[in-house]
Parts: sequence; C-alpha cells; structure tokens
Amino acid sequence: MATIERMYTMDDLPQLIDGVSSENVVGVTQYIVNMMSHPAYGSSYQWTKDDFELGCALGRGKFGRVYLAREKHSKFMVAMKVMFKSELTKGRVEKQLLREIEIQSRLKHPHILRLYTWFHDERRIYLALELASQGELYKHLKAAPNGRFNEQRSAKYTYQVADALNYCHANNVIHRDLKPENILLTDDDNVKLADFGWSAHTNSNRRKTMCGTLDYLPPEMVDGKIYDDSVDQWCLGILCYEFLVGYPPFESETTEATYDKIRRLEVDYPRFMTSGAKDLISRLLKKPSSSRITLVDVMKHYWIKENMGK
Ligand SMILES: Nc1ncnc2c1ncn2[C@@H]1O[C@H](COP(=O)(O)OP(=O)(O)OP(=O)(O)O)[C@@H](O)[C@H]1O
Repeated sequence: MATIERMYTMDDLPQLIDGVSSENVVGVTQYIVNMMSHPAYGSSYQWTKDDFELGCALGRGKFGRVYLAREKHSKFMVAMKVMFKSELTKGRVEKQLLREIEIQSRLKHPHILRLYTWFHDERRIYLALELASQGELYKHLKAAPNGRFNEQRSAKYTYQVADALNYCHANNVIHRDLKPENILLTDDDNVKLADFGWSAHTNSNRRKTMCGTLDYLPPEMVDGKIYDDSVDQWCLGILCYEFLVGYPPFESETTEATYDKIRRLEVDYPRFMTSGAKDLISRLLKKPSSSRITLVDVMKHYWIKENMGK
C-alpha cells in the first residue's frame, strides 16, 4: 500500500479534516495550517538541529541516542536519532548507515518506520524518524503473560510485518534482519518495521553476505549459498513462532547447535500451539526457499484471518 504523494493545499483543508471529531477540529486545523505554512512544505529545505526542540531520551543504540523531539514551527513530534560521526567512523559503519538512510527515506508504508529527513553538523548525524512511542516490540513480548503474545496479537503483528515486507520486496529491498528488537510499536498498537542497516537492494545480483541474527538465519545463509528475498519469509516464520512461544525455534547453547537445528529443520511445536498457527509457520519455514508461502498468501492465510476477525 502506498501513501499519497501529491502536495495538499489549503483548498484541501475541508477534505483533510473530514471525519475529525468536533472537539479536535480546531487543533487539527491549526496543526495542518502550521505544517503547510512551513518553508519546508513542498520545497527543498535545509533542516538543522535549530528547527527542533529535543526532549527526553527514548533509548540508546550502539552508535547514539534517540530523543523525543518537536519541530518548532508545526509542533510535529518525531524521534530524533543522534549519532557521533567519530563513533560511526570508529565502528566502520558509515557506508552501512548511508545505505540505511537511502533505503529508509524512500520507503513509505504504514508499517515501515518513516525517515522524514536527515542532516548533519560538524560532529553529529541526525535522523528525524517517525515516533513509535511504545518502543521495541521485544520489550512488550518479554512483558506479556508467560513472555508470549496471544493468537490475536501474534496474527495481527504477523499480518502487518508481512504487509511491510511485501512492500519492501515490491521495491527491490530485502530487510534481512527481522527480529522483535527491530520492530517498534505505536501508541495505537500497530507495528513499524525499523532498522534497515542490513537491508539490501535486490536488483543487483543475489548476494551471499552473511549477516543478521543467528536464531533467524535461514538455511541458505547458514550454508553461505546465494539467496533472494524469500529469506524474509523464513524470518517471518521465526518471528511468528517467537511471538507465540516466547523464544525462537532454533535457540541453542552454541552456534554449532543452532546451525545444526536450522539445517535439520528441527522445530519443536509446543502442544499449546494451534494447528492453524503451526500450518502457517511450517509453510514459512521451508528449506527450499522457492517453496515458502508468499507474503500475499500469508496475509490471506486462514489462521491470520480467523484471529484478525476478517
Ligand atoms: N522511532 C522511534 N520511536 C520511539 N522510540 C525509538 C524510536 N527509535 C528508537 N527508539 C528507542 O531507542 C532505542 C535505541 O534505538 P536505536 O535504533 O538507536 O538502537 P538499536 O536498534 O540498538 O540500533 P543499533 O543497533 O543500530 O544501534 C530503541 O531501543 C527504542 O527503545
């Protein structure tokens, strides 16, 4: 699903506020007018840190911190990721970051975290990201009863991630690093796929690079073989399993034991898992990548539909 690309004008105001509740009409109208009257609206604009007020820290990553921030003119809230150039250079991740920025800034989908803009000063790089106030999905999984989501929540999130990945693949992007730590949650309980640091374009050759989290590695990557965008379907199967069970299926004490389980496709489905969930996961965790269920079929799968009330 794509977002509307055209620029709105003040003439569109009635359409934009159509359906807004009466107590919010004044606030929303003011908000839209502020946005449209900003010099950045509809033209190129060089954003700087002076355009934003930084608030509390939302979290800390390997290369910087993320702050709640507000654009001064429109009062639009964002998550501002601030990274030090010296640390990026030391970690040799400048190229990876530039690729992440290039990919994430052109992906516009309701379940992909938007990168609104980015800029830099002498010492730092700033990424103005869509705000996902509930933070990492991982944290919510750990806090859920028995450390796992119920079927309704699992099906909803699996559907939304499948929708996001399907959009990525249609735009020649493979995510390659799916896991609950790389998915954020909004206040209205919707997921946003984030962290495109390991993502790749598919339009070049199929690649053999080894990356991503061990527990989520598909067999073709364990064996260093060529792979394509169906690695994301495998990872979606692992993710759906982790939602329902609380840990990934091939988790082991050692790297070798994990690799071994992946190669032998040794999945233990707990008794509490329903046959519908098992059916979907086993269709995703197929060793020959070409036999994995498509993302469109994941969204139409009966277990997803049943649990989303569709
Ligand atoms: N868009 C956002 N909205 C709300 N909170 C966010 C957002 N982005 C990040 N955070 C919070 O900040 C924390 C750190 O994010 P960041 O992306 O820097 O870390 P990370 O995923 O560990 O990245 P990396 O491993 O690439 O350094 C996250 O764990 C999350 O809690």
